[in-house]
Amino acid sequence: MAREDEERIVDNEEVSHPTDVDEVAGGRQDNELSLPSGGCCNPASRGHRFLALVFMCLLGFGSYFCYDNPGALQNVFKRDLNLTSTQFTLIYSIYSWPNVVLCFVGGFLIDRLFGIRLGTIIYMLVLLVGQLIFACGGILDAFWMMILGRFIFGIGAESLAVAQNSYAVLWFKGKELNMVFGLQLSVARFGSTVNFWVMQPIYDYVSNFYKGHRALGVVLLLATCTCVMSMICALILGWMDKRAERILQRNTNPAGQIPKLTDVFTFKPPFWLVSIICVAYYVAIFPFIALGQNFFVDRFGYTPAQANTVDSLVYLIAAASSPFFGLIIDKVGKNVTWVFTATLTTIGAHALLTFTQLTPYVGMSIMGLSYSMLAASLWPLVALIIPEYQLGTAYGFCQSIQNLGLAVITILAGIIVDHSGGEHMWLQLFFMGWLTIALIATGVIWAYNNKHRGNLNMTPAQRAQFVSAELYQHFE
Ligand SMILES: C[C@H](NC(=O)[C@@H](N)CCCCN)C(=O)O
Repeated sequence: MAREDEERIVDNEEVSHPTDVDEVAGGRQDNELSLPSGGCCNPASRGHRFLALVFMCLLGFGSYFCYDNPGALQNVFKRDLNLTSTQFTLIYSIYSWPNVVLCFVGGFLIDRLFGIRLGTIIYMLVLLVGQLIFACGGILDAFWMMILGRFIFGIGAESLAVAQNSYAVLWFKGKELNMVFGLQLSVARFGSTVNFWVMQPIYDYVSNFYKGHRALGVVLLLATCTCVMSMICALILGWMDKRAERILQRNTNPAGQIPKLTDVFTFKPPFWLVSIICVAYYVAIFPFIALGQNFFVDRFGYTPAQANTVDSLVYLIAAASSPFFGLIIDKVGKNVTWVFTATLTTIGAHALLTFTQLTPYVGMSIMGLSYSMLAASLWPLVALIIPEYQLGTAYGFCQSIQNLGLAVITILAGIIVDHSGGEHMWLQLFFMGWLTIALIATGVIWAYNNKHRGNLNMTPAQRAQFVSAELYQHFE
């Protein structure tokens, strides 16, 4: 490839790799560049980025698939391991509690010590080991071992999600970032949904050869294969990223700043508001779905199987619609408006389910669409607020307080149900209250962003102008 062509590829915003201010200002000028020819092998090409995206998305598949294994085999767990409901819920809460702190530390370690590549591989390994211990606990009928496995799995899974977000920003910031977040969520939620479809039939098949807790342990061991597949993706992606960094001479921290845990105190108000939305929105979705089976049985007279089908609709619709919302948001920008709309329509969905006799399929479909709209517009906002060298810390912090919210609210939700004599109205009002907090926080971001002429609710064209203006100031 001629030298001029090589330089054109690197200088062209359309085809070059990361395009934020630091990148352009930082590392690339005057460098000797040797880009390999051939579309897909060239890390600056769109084809190459989309190949990396396939591995980025599959990173989360194993984690989401295995996270919901107990939910898909709830009756089997209780019967084969002789568990009470409280012991069963411990399998889920032991996942969240350590992450109230560890996810933040995990994100920081990506910024400060491991880097994204090594961090991803380490967290993937922790997750894999956790799932293996969980499965062995099943085979040996050792509940304590299963809880230990789930604890380790949780540490790996949430920090892996931080690494996955950081990879997305590194490869797609200023390009198709919202679509990439949507696609990642889509594959992840497809993982949860496939888990609900296949785990029971696999258990029934394995029961021909093993019985009771052994059969359960073997099925969990088979589920571990999805984590092995994700591990292979982490290794391939790590290799691709190292190669891209070398060829593009990428530098995400040109000023050589050293991230510190205390950096979080210097983050601007919109980041705190995004964190509040992250808690207030997700506590009205995940715990609602976790406790959804009883809601649909009591309120709509469904059988448990029918209730499960309608309950899992949110994830199924999110799996299908997230990339489309991402694509649209990439085209029109205005992330804050999308977050506001998603929160408002989620309140509407809860209201339909609570106050009307309309089939719950309508409310749950609206909730699925709203959830995917929110995920595709909210998480990319963090990358617009926080510099790249602190992104692990920032995403880690958001997920830490999200885990705190989920751990506490799931318990509170259980208490509300117990004290309202099976009447779900109060719990629904509780969820709608949290969504109202998310709505107010979004309004405050909008006002703050307007006042400070920020880029959070701009169109892509306005954002490009905004970046050039900042770059101009940078060199002035
Ligand atoms: C995108 C968002 N991610 C999260 O909520 C993270 N805490 C990762 C969850 C991992 C699954 N156990 C989402 O899933 O909507």
